[in-house]
Amino acid sequence: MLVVEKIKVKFEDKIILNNISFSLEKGERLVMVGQSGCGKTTLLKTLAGLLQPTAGSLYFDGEKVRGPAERLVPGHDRIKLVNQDFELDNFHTVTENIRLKLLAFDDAYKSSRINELLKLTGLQKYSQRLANTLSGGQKQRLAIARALADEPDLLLLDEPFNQLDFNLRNKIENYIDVYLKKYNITLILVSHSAEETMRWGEKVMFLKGGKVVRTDSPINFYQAPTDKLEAGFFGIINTVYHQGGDIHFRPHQYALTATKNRDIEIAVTLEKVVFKGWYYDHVFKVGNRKIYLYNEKPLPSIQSIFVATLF
Ligand SMILES: Nc1ncnc2c1ncn2[C@@H]1O[C@H](COP(=O)(O)OP(=O)(O)OP(=O)(O)O)[C@@H](O)[C@H]1O
Repeated sequence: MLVVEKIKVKFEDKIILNNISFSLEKGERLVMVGQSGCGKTTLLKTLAGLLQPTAGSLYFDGEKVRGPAERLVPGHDRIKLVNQDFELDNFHTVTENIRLKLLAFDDAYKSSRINELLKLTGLQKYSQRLANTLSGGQKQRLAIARALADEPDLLLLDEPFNQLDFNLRNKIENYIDVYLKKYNITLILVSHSAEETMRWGEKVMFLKGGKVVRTDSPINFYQAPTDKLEAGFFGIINTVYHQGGDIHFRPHQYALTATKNRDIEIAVTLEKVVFKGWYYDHVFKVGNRKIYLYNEKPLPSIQSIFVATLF
């Protein structure tokens, strides 16, 4: 349904995206991750037809997606991007901002859809406010409402929930989840959060320096990272020095007695214990480094742990 072939983007002779190729079936979900500046937003804008690739092609349902140099009005009718600038109609009210995306529908549908989206995003009481008077989080919610009103076939979300509090975020995420499934909408989401990536990513694409270095499931990334960068993205990683090299393990990957003969014993000194809800986070010193160990209850006084190396 979406086919990306050797996309290259250059800004002032600097290669930002280098030979990006992948494809997605209708209804699939992909999360793009990678360090700041690796090209995620540039790729989303290119996929939305808002940025002209220097080389390569994009096809959506068998048709070529034309970039801004090939279209009078940049963009694509069935591909919608919620980016970090929100791109609202600043001098229109919240309601008008949503209504402008519903022009093709009759008045009864428009009203009920506007009410549904205002309720979902908790913006009812701001419905008559001008968009440029909203807070950052309110603007983000309005941008999401507009993208959903547009009824896209491919939804592109650039860190869409990063300004929302836990409850609202949960509610909006659940709604989008059901909505996408109901209409079999394809999703590409850019995220900096491991939790969000695991929540949304059937497939996760890791970008480094404008290249795709790995596409895999979240569980494979978590359990079998190829390096510290990948490991660190998906959660805390402990690193300790052992017999001439570094070994890595996650905060729950330890035992108080050796469980396998390849387990490595590490001497630890407790620094502090932090209550984190359903678990306790223990900070230990190992040489001049700190490590973190999770346990449901505070750990008894220990001087050593046993670990197996993660990669
Ligand atoms: N219009 C532009 N002109 C020149 N360089 C640009 C332009 N837009 C982006 N860049 C550069 O391209 C690189 C990739 O930027 P991009 O915004 O795609 O990264 P990102 O992975 O989304 O980063 P972040 O996670 O910080 O949002 C960066 O080095 C950025 O400075």
